[in-house]
Amino acid sequence: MPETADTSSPDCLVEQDGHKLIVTMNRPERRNALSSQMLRIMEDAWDRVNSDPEIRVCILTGAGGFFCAGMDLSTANEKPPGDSFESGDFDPTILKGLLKGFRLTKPLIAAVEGPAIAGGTEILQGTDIRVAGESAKFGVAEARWSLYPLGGSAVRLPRQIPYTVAAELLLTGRPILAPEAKELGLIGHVVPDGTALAKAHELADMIAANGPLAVQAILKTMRDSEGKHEDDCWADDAKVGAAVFKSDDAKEGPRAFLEKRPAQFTGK
Ligand SMILES: C[C@H](/C=C/C(=O)SCCNC(=O)CCNC(=O)[C@H](O)C(C)(C)COP(=O)(O)OP(=O)(O)OC[C@H]1O[C@@H](n2cnc3c(N)ncnc32)[C@H](O)[C@@H]1OP(=O)(O)O)[C@H]1CC[C@H]2[C@@H]3CCC4=CC(=O)CC[C@]4(C)[C@H]3CC[C@]12C
Repeated sequence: MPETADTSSPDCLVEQDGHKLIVTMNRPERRNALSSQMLRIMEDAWDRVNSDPEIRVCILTGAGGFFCAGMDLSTANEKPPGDSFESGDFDPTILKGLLKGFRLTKPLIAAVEGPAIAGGTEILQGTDIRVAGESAKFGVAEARWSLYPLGGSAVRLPRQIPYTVAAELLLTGRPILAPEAKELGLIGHVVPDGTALAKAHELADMIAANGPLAVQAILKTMRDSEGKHEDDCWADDAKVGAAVFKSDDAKEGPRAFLEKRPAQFTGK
């Protein structure tokens, strides 16, 4: 993948704002098409989210009014990814940046403007809460170019939206606009163009103000119980819940309510 030569403008920007980490895909001239530099920076950002207790929530967005146009097709034309599979050079750890085979332990909110095509819609499926401007465009276009959605969509999309619609989107590569994506439940909010990031911050602030142990425990149970029978989930649910109830924060929450003041959670 070509890297941006100007190191003062990396392919992905990472900034912390209080308890929030904001990750911005940053190749607007290529509609934020993925580069290996971008994917490696994202990988580091995900590790930072999971390991830094100060970070309670993360936002993924794109620069310039675009989310992500997927794999860089100009690079793929010059150096077909298939060659690296054949030569054995393929390094599957690159897929961690796309949140494939790796999940954050803190909530991740997608703020989408413009195109989120192929790899763009693939990474979206690794996020928890999704906000989009009304003209945002989604799609899993890989089959149109005789490529495979290696970002995980053949597995994830049928689990996240109705089977027949997932099959249609994956097999036709047909793009959909934000209102249809909301109707399908692929995204949760459609907002006026240009305001997706502001809405994502609003939701992130609400999450960051909550008890971090409770938030992370809820997310853990949501993830761990995916696809399991309910009866096989209650033992872990009880264990994870008990750990939250035993925390100092679980005493601070009710106390703050009674004292009519905002809670001061410490994550302990
Ligand atoms: C499998 C995983 C994902 C695959 C894919 O994503 S396939 C890519 C599919 N993408 C598309 O189909 C989108 C194409 N673009 C469009 O449809 C439109 O451009 C748009 C709707 C996005 C925007 O339309 P617009 O009218 O606003 O703007 P335009 O005028 O069209 O565009 C403006 C400007 O931007 C350029 N542009 C747009 N999109 C792209 C693009 N995708 N690539 C390059 N350039 C783009 C356009 O040309 C214009 O430029 P201009 O100069 O002005 O003409 C893969 C995801 C990651 C892969 C791994 C990556 C790392 C690896 C490296 C290896 O060596 C081995 C393999 C691998 C691990 C690799 C494996 C596969 C992935 C996991």
